[in-house]
Amino acid sequence: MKPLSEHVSALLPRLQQWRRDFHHYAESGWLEFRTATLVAEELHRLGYQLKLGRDVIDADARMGLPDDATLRQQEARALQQGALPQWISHFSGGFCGIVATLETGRPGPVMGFRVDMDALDLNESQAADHLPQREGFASCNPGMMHACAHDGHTTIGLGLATVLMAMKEQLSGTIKLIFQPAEEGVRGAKAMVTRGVVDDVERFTAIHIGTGVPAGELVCGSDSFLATTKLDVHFTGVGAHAGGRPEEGRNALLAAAQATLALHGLTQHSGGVARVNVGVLQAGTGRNVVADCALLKIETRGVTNKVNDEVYQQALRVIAGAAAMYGVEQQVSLMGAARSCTPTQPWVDFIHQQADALGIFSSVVDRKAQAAGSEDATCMMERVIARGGQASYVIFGCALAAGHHNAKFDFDERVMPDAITLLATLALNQTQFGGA
Ligand SMILES: O=C(O)C[C@H](NC(=O)Cc1c[nH]c2ccccc12)C(=O)O
Repeated sequence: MKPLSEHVSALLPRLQQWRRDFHHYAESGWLEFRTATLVAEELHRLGYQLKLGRDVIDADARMGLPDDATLRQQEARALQQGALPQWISHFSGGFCGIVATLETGRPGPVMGFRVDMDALDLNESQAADHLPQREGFASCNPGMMHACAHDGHTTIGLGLATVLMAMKEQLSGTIKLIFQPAEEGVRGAKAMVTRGVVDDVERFTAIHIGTGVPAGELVCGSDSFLATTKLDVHFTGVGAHAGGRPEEGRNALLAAAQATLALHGLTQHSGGVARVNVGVLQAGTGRNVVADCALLKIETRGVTNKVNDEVYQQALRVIAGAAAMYGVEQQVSLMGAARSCTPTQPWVDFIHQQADALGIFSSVVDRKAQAAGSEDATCMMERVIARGGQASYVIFGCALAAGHHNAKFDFDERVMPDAITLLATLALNQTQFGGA
């Protein structure tokens, strides 16, 4: 019988091909049409039972969905870029989720692994010293870039699927591989949870590459998630001749600008870390027109759900106040939300022990105090834990060319085989898990 390490070594060239292909054709949240069809084809070819699209995504629980025109346009774009027509109908309209199941036929628990597939709304650097540019796999989609390593996560999911299928005689129980859309903006997980995707999962593991953790280090139970709320605000004013009748206008641009500055001042909280970011401000239509429209894309975050909720409520007051100052209307839309969550210690202990035994990581720790992000995998974790299951969030440290969400982000691809090795080991050795 071939050992795991040989299965993983044999995969190396394909891991790089997959990762660079997904990177080149980066697709933002809910628009992962090409990526999802290729993932579905590969999982189907491997022999997994597939549940796709509406069977794993609750239409009404989707948050921050792009408008219909964008969905249609991006689906056409994906087909031009090699999305597989035989799979696209499942994902059409913003349903790019996949759950692949392997029933081993032997008794044992249901293990769930979650990876995400979406890119960020960001233009990739065109600088010659940016490796994806130099090696010809930088994003060809304007405004979409894999700057948070989800191209790597999707690849790890496919690599894991490949080795687990090859070693299925040594597995017991059920393996569920979850490929999630729209993690950025914390929009996608809830729709999968509402559809029941993790309801039968007893041991759940979500992953991330990088996040500032050094190469070779493994964080077995990351718990530094900020609770977060994402909102869009549309200000509607009244246009007017900027020279002749400015007093007849109601300036939406000034309301948005005023709100932006005040929002960034809301980060004082005795409960701990609080954050506000206005990531997008669009306003106005012409130089000599009092701006009658403005859009803000905003997020609040907090170290606890309570801190985030309080910052969010304060943000709503600031927005209403700024609108009142200029006599404009404001409309707030909720675009995404995620809570903080703590992994279950027995599962963290098991991951720690398995990682130590593997000996491929230079350092293995339970958790790490670090600059935190948010994650909607917490929504899946929460559900699994509420139903009595085990859940954790594992971070694979690796060298980065630049920070996450930066136009020059890139990660050292050598992290991918190590991640697959650990996750496959958790599945292969799950009978050693002592339980809670
Ligand atoms: O809120 C979001 O949109 C999700 C997004 N998620 C991540 O970036 C993943 C992530 C989780 N923890 C960390 C820590 C550092 C970088 C990235 C992360 C974020 O925090 O902006």
